[in-house]
Amino acid sequence: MGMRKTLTIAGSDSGGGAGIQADLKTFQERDVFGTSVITAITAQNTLGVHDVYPQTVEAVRSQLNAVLSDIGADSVKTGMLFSSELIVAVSEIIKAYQVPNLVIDPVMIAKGGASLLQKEAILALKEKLLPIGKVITPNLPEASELLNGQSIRSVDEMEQAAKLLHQSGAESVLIKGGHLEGATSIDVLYDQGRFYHYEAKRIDTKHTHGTGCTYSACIAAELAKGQSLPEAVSIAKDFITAAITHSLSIGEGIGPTNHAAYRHFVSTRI
Ligand SMILES: Nc1ncnc2c1ncn2[C@@H]1O[C@H](COP(=O)(O)OP(=O)(O)OP(=O)(O)O)[C@@H](O)[C@H]1O
Ligand SMILES: Cc1ncc(CO)c(N)n1
Repeated sequence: MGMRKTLTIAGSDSGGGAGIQADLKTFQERDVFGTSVITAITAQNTLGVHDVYPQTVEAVRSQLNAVLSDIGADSVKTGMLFSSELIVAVSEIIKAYQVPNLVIDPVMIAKGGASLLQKEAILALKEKLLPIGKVITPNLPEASELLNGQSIRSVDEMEQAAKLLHQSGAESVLIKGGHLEGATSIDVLYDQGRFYHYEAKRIDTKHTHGTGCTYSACIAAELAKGQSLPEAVSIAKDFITAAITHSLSIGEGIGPTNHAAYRHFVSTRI
């Protein structure tokens, strides 16, 4: 069998640490063939987002059709989708091609505070994309936003929130605990009626630009290779923990994670 293929549908990060760039680097590290559909161009560095240039619906549709009509995909991840019109177009085409293993990273706000998803697009995300996804991977603020502002402050509340998001249409839900405090960083997966916890030592670093993108890209790559979802998340947790442990002091602000760390260093997962 040929090489497995993973498609990322996301925004470009000129700074190279997040978005399309993080995804393609991760796909390369995990031995899948990466393709990309660019939804928006961001002028961005480690200090923040300078500008956002969303692509037209036509440009996004055309890229999707070009990739899926010829190359196809064994999995797909979505990152920055920016507007409800782009979400609707992406959902329709993924459905039409019956692309399997959709990982939805509901990117909303960059670490510096810039908006990567228009407020009114959250409804389209919930109604159009969520029901066709294999898993959605919100961080804590994103999970709260998807649950109409409900606060999530503990692992127990992460479990409740994951179940609620499943009830609102997501097949499986992975809530990331990067934004909680404590000696460890715990993610909670709700899959097929069961909870799984993924725990790693909290690393004391400011260089965490692109953690969420890298994590969801790795999950998508592992699903493309045939791993079960709990196993794909386990590998991705090791991958992101190594990438944060060896993150890079590049630029003056929040530096990127090190996508090559997993193959160079032993993991520090608990
Ligand atoms: N300081 C840290 N030490 C260890 N693991 C971390 C740390 N910060 C985040 N993580 C882990 O990184 C992964 C991504 O989680 P995070 O909550 O940072 O995503 P995110 O906020 O969506 O990222 P992004 O800002 O790129 O969108 C999770 O597995 C989380 O537990
Ligand atoms: C393009 C892009 N996607 C996602 C994120 C979130 O980390 C970012 N900063 N930039």
